[in-house]
Amino acid sequence: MSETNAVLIRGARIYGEGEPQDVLISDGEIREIGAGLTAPEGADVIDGGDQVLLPGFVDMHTHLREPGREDTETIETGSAAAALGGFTAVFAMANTSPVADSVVVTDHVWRRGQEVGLVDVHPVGAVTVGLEGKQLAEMATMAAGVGKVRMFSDDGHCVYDPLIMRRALEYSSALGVLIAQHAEEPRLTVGAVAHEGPTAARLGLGGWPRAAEESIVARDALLARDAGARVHICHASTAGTVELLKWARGQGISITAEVTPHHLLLDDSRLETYDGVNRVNPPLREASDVAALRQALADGVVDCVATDHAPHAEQDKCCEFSQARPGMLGLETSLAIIARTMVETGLLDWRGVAKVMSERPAEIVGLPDQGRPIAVGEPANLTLVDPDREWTVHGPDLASVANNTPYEAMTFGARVTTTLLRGRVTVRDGKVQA
Ligand SMILES: NC(=O)N[C@@H](CC(=O)O)C(=O)O
Ligand SMILES: [Zn+2]
Ligand SMILES: [Zn+2]
Repeated sequence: MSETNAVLIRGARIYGEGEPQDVLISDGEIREIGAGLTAPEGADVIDGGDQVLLPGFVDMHTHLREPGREDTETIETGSAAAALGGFTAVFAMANTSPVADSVVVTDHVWRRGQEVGLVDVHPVGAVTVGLEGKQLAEMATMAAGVGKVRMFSDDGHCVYDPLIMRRALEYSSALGVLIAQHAEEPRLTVGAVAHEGPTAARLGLGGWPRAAEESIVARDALLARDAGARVHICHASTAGTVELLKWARGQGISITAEVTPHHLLLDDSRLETYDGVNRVNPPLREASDVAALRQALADGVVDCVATDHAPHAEQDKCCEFSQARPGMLGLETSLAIIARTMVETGLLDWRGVAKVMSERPAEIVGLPDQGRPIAVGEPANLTLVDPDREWTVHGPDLASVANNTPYEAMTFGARVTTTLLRGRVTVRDGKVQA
């Protein structure tokens, strides 16, 4: 075994617990953990600086815009943003142009991600042809491709027709894949650009009621029950969705859900400025929803964090609020937001962060080499987090092509410094390693 690819992380606190340890890595795996390990000849030594060592993060929900909108993000720039955010695997949603409803597109996304080599970019396949909700896409063909699609979603659109959704769930359980639903009853969101409530009413913005989300969550829980299938809820945003998830679990229904960092930090009071950067689907809700979502993530009712990283061009964001495209950047800022909303509040410790940002998402989508314990013999997909690093977000400094971060000029207290993908250092001291 050659020692030249060895990496020694010196002095990191594993899961933020106990005394600092050294972690020796070679050939993609963790070889040894202990205090005062000797670095093999030629090893790359990383100063752990008493930082928190976590399993590499897994994002079930990103938009990388390739193919079709490379003016806002590419697989290369999105991979850099992901690695800087501490991710070792991301799932790229199917609402590209052309839509990822065929194996040609899904295999391209996988291959391009492997070529870039900073993070595993797993393609999400569309549930229906063209995301139109009418006809099931060829899920089996996409699942059998080199990109091995294991999650399907029409995200951006809801699979609104209950009969199509029912068939998709039946088909998915036969294939052993996951359907992820963008829960939005479209008849209830015509003209909707903001959360339906006092703020939208005062600002004169079309309201998106909570029931538009919750009615689909309830419906899909029942459809999953009858199909004996699993269903995953994208970007849960309301206190009512939390209650429905509890109810469905109590019935033994296989339902999982994610929450975005922005729905854990921001609420609709942000809309006062009419700045299009705050427009997102589902919309920023009320403070009471934010509190319920934080508690649900802490309790495991909501399973995991997913960024819903959604780059958009300046001309599509810096315009009248109701004309702005929905979506916000999320990959590079997610750990900082989770530290602020969940760790600094005492709702989760770092082991809990490992669970919601790495272990649970890897389990839900079925990635055998991600979200693994930090232990000898395990794949070296790792993230080093400095829990006391102040930094201020500035859009142009982010790796994404687009700049639509809602956190512009905000200061946070934690930051990812180093990321390793199968033992290869992809980010070091906050910089992408070519
Ligand atoms: N979240 C958003 O507001 N936008 C997403 C689509 C989606 O996640 O629904 C996008 O593709 O821009
Ligand atoms: Zn969505
Ligand atoms: Zn999305």
